[in-house]
Amino acid sequence: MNRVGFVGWRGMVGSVLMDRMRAEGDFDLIAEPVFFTTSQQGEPGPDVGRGAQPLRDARDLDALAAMDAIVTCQGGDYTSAVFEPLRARGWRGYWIDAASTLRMHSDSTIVLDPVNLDVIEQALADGKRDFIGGNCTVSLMLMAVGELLRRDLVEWISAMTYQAASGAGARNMRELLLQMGALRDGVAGLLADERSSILDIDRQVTATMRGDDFPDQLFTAPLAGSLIPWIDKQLDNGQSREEWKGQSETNKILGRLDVPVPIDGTCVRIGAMRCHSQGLTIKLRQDVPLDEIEAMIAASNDWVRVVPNQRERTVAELSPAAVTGTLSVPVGRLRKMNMGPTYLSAFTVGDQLLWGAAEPLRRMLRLLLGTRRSIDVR
Ligand SMILES: NC(=O)C1=CN([C@@H]2O[C@H](COP(=O)(O)OP(=O)(O)OC[C@H]3O[C@@H](n4cnc5c(N)ncnc54)[C@H](OP(=O)(O)O)[C@@H]3O)[C@@H](O)[C@H]2O)C=CC1
Ligand SMILES: N[C@@H](CC(=O)OP(=O)(O)O)C(=O)O
Repeated sequence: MNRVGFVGWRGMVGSVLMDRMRAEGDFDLIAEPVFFTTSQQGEPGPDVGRGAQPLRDARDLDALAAMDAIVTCQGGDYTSAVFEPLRARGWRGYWIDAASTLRMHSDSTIVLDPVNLDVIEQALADGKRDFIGGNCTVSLMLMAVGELLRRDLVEWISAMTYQAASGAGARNMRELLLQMGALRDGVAGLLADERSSILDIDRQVTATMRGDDFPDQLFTAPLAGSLIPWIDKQLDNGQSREEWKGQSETNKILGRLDVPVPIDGTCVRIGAMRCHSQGLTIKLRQDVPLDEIEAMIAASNDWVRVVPNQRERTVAELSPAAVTGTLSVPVGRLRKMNMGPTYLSAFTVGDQLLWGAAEPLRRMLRLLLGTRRSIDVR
């Protein structure tokens, strides 16, 4: 018998998780899936093959404590409000969470099983019960080049990111499209006239972007036709919090916080919908031949795909437009740099709602359901 509670299942990350769980038949393995809400108690929940049940209150600790595992995509505020009180009353179930709140806690494990199944299995053997999804940019980088880190071939990495609007939330994705529409609408007449001056068009686009009624309430700056080189909070050392996660989460995922590999760079929001891209400069410890590097990466998991460093293949296969909505993590532009044979350049793209958020959680739950370790913890 196992009861799994789902919180945040109708949000953006949660919906992607539900789709993937349905596609993989995961609900067939759960004796009793229970759906919670913070706002719609009593309304019918989703039908995952056993009829819709009324939604339960996600703040009802008694109801939560009856679960063997809880999967939450509800966000950090919810985790902060509920997790400690639930544990404080002795609940010993598995907590699987998309939010960043608990990632760096000593008791928690950041899950990305194609890269750190050994770390996850050790944590399970040690009786750990808090399994947290990693930051999307970090998880996608590790799906692409984690094997080089696992083999201890890397001295440091500089990651310059190009992050999609979805990372800021569903409403921000809508705002990006509103911005795109406003820019286009502002020059509709000029665009229709093939003889109009491109500089007149550009002047009008700039005026629209800088206008008081440009829809940038959420991003607080134009994103369409522009970019924003800051993601998440400001830290005292000059990094953004998103940049800080690069080194801290990567090394925790790999289980090497004692001798961390330095990782840093600038995280930038761009006008893509849901794929994060990153340009990586990887300083290798030794001169590993490029064909060996490509072979190691290609064999490291079932989703990474090495794109040959050729113009046509790169343009066709290594972009948010090509990757969005898929589990594929292409990595290309692999070449040694002018700085020397230990400097490797790479570019990678991944869907930040799939491998960046929902998929590692789904697979962690599946791991628990698949093992006969007995998920029944009450
Ligand atoms: N966005 C991302 O890229 C990533 C997000 N995360 C984590 O996941 C958390 C959730 O993110 P995200 O999925 O973007 O959050 P959403 O804002 O899409 O959803 C969060 C909750 O909002 C409530 N809600 C209110 N109105 C609606 C509506 N109209 N449609 C759907 N849900 C609604 C739902 O809770 P209820 O049913 O209780 O009302 C829902 O579970 C984040 O806080 C973050 O911690 C992690 C990695 C990436
Ligand atoms: N910060 C990420 C999205 C996210 O939710 O990250 P985290 O799970 O680390 O808070 C972005 O903006 O692209």
